[in-house]
Amino acid sequence: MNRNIVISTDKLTKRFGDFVATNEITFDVYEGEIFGFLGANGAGKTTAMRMLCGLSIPSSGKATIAGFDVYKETEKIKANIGYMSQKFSLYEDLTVQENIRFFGGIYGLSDQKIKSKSDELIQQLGLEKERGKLVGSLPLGWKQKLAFSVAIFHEPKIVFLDEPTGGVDPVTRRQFWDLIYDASDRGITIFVTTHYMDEAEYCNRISMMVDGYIKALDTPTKLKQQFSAETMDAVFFELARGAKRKAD
Ligand SMILES: Nc1ncnc2c1ncn2[C@@H]1O[C@H](COP(=O)(O)OP(=O)(O)OP(=O)(O)O)[C@@H](O)[C@H]1O
Repeated sequence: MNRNIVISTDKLTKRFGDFVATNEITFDVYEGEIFGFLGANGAGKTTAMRMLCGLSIPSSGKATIAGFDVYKETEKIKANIGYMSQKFSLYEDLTVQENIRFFGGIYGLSDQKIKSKSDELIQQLGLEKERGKLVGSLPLGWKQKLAFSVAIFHEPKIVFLDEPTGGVDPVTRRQFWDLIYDASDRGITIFVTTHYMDEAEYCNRISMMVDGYIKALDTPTKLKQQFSAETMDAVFFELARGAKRKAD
């Protein structure tokens, strides 16, 4: 694997008043790596991800994203990343084509580039017949694939995925992951949160957060060895069962 570091954090911390949501987290992520960011509800994943995307200023610690500083260069960070979440991704009342054009414009691509790339994308996803349909009318698994493709339309260095495949079955999730592997092969780094342990198995490395701390970080195989567990489910249970925080 390529060892260029694209995300680097050093004791990165976020406090809300006296409450420490993310506590001195330190890790590096490499170019093209698929990095799983796991943790129970309330562990601090979204808080950490918001800092890494330049959306929230840390309370202390350091971090660089694609070489840019999370305190001073948030606009440059935003230009070099893609983001997709289960909660917000595409506009349901725009067509497939309109969504692609809209997000291509936001990411600063020229009309010419948007046109050529959107034809390619629609063909790649097999959405030729759906091109003029409202996104709201598509099955959830298709929406997710389209949302992911739109998030990397501008070929960012890193794409952040916040529970991207919520609500779909393992087969559909596997198809979604084929797109993730393609993007990783092209050198795009994938930073993904998930509650599905089959997806955890697909990651190159995984970090496990508990109550604001990173409690473990390694490949799925090594984590299973470390915790004498057969499955990532069992590793997760072992780590998360002592968690004090609950979901909001
Ligand atoms: N703006 C805020 N003000 C105060 N507390 C906050 C704020 N945002 C998050 N928190 C708290 O920080 C903790 C971590 O929340 P966060 O959303 O980062 O967790 P998470 O790991 O993403 O959980 P989930 O899987 O449920 O999304 C929670 O206890 C939450 O209540």
